[in-house]
Amino acid sequence: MNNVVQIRNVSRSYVLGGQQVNALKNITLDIEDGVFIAIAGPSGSGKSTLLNLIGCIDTPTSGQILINGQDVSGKTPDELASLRARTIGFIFQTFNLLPVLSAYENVEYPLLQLPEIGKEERDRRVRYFLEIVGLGQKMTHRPNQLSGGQRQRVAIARALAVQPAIVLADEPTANLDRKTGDAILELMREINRTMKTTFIFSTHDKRVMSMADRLVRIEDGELTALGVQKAPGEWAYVKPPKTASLQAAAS
Ligand SMILES: Nc1ncnc2c1ncn2[C@@H]1O[C@H](COP(=O)(O)OP(=O)(O)OP(=O)(O)O)[C@@H](O)[C@H]1O
Repeated sequence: MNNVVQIRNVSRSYVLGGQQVNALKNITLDIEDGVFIAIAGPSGSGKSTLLNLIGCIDTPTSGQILINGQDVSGKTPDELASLRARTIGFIFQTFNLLPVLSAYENVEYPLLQLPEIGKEERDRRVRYFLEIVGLGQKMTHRPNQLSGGQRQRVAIARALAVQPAIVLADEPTANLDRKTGDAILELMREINRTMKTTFIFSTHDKRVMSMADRLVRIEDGELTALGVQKAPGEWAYVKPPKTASLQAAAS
């Protein structure tokens, strides 16, 4: 399997009020194409920072990140925006839909940024992905006319519409009740299996972690464990070596 994400000795620090916060400390990690991987850790451990770096929303203080084999460190902001628009879909815990747009228009929105996709193909994709998430009958509804679970389904359709290699989801079920959250995770998992899209999601919920086939544990900005779920409930863990690879745990 190819590694869709390669992270090499990545650190990210912030300076806030004259104090340096080391949010990520020398992280090395490969993520294989097609996995359903959870980034787990307590609040403030660095999960969102790591997702933002993989999503090219933020850049490392030091180290190197490759997305689909492309080194993102030397890229201009325009090049990064282009890579992001075509390669990465985002799902947020607060859904982040545009309130004045319908479900259809929200899913269409990222496609309007891609001039190579014509009107017909755009329409086909919007309808196709809204059907996949079970909202074929709600295309004209605005976010405030939808339930939380339905809003997150729109966000999933929007993330998938560009047919990205990677979907990044920052605590995608945090604002949903348990039953709805489970249904959203099942849906993401099903899409991961059928479309082979890599899903990378953060969580601090044990039940959400149990749905993953790979687990990266972060504590205080450091990788502390890498896990592979070999059979339901059966995890194999490795302590991350300096050049960690999930393939080591998988083999
Ligand atoms: N823009 C910023 N400026 C200063 N410090 C920041 C910034 N963003 C994050 N941090 C700090 O970096 C550390 C990691 O934050 P991060 O948001 O990645 O954690 P997290 O694991 O996602 O937490 P949570 O589960 O609460 O969302 C924290 O100590 C946080 O305060």
